[in-house]
Amino acid sequence: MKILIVGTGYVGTTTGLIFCEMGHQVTGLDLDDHKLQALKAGKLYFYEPGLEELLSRHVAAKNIYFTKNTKKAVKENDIIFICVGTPMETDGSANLTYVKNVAESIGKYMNKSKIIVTKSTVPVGTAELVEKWVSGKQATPIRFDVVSNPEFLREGSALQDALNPDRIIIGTKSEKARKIMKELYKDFHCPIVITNPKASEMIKYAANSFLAMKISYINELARLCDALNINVNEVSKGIGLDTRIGPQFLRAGMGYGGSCFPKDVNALIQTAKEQGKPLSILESVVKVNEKQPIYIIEKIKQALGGNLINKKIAVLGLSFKANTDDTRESPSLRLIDRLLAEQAQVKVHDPVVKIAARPSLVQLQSVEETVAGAEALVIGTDWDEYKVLEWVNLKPLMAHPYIFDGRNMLDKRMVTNIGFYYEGIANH
Ligand SMILES: NC(=O)C1=CN([C@@H]2O[C@H](COP(=O)(O)OP(=O)(O)OC[C@H]3O[C@@H](n4cnc5c(N)ncnc54)[C@H](O)[C@@H]3O)[C@@H](O)[C@H]2O)C=CC1
Ligand SMILES: O=C(O)[C@H]1O[C@H](OP(=O)(O)OP(=O)(O)OC[C@H]2O[C@@H](n3ccc(=O)[nH]c3=O)[C@H](O)[C@@H]2O)[C@H](O)[C@@H](O)[C@@H]1O
Repeated sequence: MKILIVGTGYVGTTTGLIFCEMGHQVTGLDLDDHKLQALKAGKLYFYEPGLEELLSRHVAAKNIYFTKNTKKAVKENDIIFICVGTPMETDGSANLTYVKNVAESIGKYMNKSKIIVTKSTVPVGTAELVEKWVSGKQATPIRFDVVSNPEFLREGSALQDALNPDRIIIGTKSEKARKIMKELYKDFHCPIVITNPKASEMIKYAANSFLAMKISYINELARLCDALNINVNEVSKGIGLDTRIGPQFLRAGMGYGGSCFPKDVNALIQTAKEQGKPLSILESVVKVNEKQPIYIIEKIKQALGGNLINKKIAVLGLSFKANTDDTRESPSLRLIDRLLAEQAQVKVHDPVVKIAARPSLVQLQSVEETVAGAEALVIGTDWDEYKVLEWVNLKPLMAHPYIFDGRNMLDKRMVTNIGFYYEGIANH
């Protein structure tokens, strides 16, 4: 089957390569010359473990080719996956401009029957809008079928997640599209849920919001555990062993970030408001999340005598989590903004992310340079390499041996034995 992927970001590139692996011919369409130039050369323009090897192999074998020619790409392909961004509007709702542009282009250029699949995360009712946008641009009516097929991969483990999904959701009203989609996913060994487009769109938001809820729950509980001198990691372990609860997404930290949880939780809250059915649980999830970086700032202030004016703070890690260079809605960046607002002098390090210097903010190449002279060190991202640092050699470089572990990733006993003062998020 000839597959067109529209939007070659994290989702589009990964999806396209997965279909190459399944033996299909794939076209990747994007409008961004910089991204296309890299992808055509078999180079990934973002950091995602394992993906570049697959990309270079399939580019070399001509199983995938990249283009910005929308007209030709639409005409030549049978199944079109929409994988463009759906960023957050100021009111929290999802911006569908990119999806609409793609749908209208498909309508304008389609010359024969197509299956149009939305992989982007889109609000309930978007499949109906896509139908309207496509048919609104058709010069003569040509049959097409719309499918909602949300994606559940995580950045940092995109390939593994996309190759081994827990489930595949297919939402369509069309019998023909249902058959084609099932055929397309026939080599996947996971349950396939066939439903209508609205339920499919809701499943995606409900899943992300539920995971965000688990994180905010454990983070708020961690504050109580801190007050009661309880190790929240032990609580997570203890409750996570109950199969009804499960162990995942119960790591307390600086709150959830990334390009999806903050955006998707807010979009669902907005949908609920529009329907007059507010989701008060999710509203609390957002409030708890916003407070979490401030919680660690308060701990630093307390240790450093009440304020951060001209205090030298080192922050290790900038991405929203380990194994990605994505800094969208990164809790670490939120923490840094707050440190700067409180007039601290901040030095930062990250293994892959580069950020521009600002007054009172400088990025350094090595951890040693970053922590030199620091009065406190914050772990902002849980990169594995920070776990195995020679902490014993770092301590003498610092002005005060204070560690604030925003990710509860360090071995508390190990660093305190070296002589560090250590505070995590209820990591007692
Ligand atoms: N990043 C992730 O881990 C996941 C993202 N999603 C959802 O998937 C969607 C895409 O996310 P990302 O891949 O992160 O987005 P992204 O922002 O990395 O990539 C989107 C791409 O679409 C391109 N684009 C925009 N308009 C276009 C057009 N008219 N024609 C061709 N290309 C166009 C952009 O140039 C960009 O390269 C979003 O709705 C997101 O919520 C879902 C699951 C996981
Ligand atoms: O819709 C999406 O885009 C994707 O959003 C998330 O994936 P992702 O944002 O890549 O990252 P996660 O691993 O889910 O982490 C999100 C945030 O939560 C934080 N987190 C995660 C787990 C945890 O226990 N505690 C915690 O604070 C992470 O550090 C990170 O900031 C979902 O896990 C994916 O299933 C989904 O497809």
